[in-house]
Amino acid sequence: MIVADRIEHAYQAGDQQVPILHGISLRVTQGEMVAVMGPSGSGKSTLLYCLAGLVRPTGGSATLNGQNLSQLTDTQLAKLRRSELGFVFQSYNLMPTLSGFENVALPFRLGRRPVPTEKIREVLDTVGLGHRADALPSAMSGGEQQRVALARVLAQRPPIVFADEPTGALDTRTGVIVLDELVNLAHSDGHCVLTVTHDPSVAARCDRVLFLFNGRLAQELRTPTAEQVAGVMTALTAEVEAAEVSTGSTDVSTGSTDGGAR
Ligand SMILES: Nc1ncnc2c1ncn2[C@@H]1O[C@H](COP(=O)(O)OP(=O)(O)OP(=O)(O)O)[C@@H](O)[C@H]1O
Repeated sequence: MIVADRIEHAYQAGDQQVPILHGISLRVTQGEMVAVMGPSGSGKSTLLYCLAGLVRPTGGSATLNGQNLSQLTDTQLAKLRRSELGFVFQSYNLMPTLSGFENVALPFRLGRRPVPTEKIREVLDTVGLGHRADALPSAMSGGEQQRVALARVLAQRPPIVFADEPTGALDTRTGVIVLDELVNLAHSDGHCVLTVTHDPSVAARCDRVLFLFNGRLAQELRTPTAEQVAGVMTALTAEVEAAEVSTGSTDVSTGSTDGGAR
């Protein structure tokens, strides 16, 4: 459902191009929940934004449900985002003039589908926002806004969900419930979830974990335990620290437990 083919991305800083992603290829198939992990600054969010069509990569291509994003116009991309994708990003804007409830209802209205009022109230309760359903995003914390985005995904059940720290703003109990819902969604026919996380216990609920290091896929774990995930993260973080104190290159790749990420 998600195919990345040698994605490159560089940010423009003044008249300099700063390369961030270096030829990332991966594949997420339907029924999968996949985590992306890596040290801070390794390019996780940038990768997610490129794959989700929110940033146009400077090289390579992303294909979602058979549609090559580089061949879509901005209008076609917006339509794809609206109909087939879900986002759980803290910085992904909600409509400022609509309440929490209305933001969750919006994709249904835009798709000219009946608004499932009861279902929306139920998912707002699930994410602990039942009492804030009528508040505007401007009156909510960043975490509460992210919960509205979560509720929207759980109500709409889009085929492809991109999430960035989906449980980061939740208390432990709500986090477990929401994670159960996301895993359940990912494991349904015709769905998948790709999530960035720093939390080994979230990664351990995923089918695979892809580790980024300096903008490259460094390692992959299948059906990982939290301990295995924490072990790889500790090793990658140590590499970053070692590179910071040395004057040499920080471009170090580690091996893979099963032949590397695709
Ligand atoms: N708009 C931008 N312009 C210039 N550089 C950027 C921009 N966005 C991100 N970067 C840089 O790109 C690199 C990768 O950033 P990114 O947010 O993708 O990393 P990350 O792995 O998600 O980090 P974190 O775990 O800290 O959120 C960082 O060095 C960051 O400073």
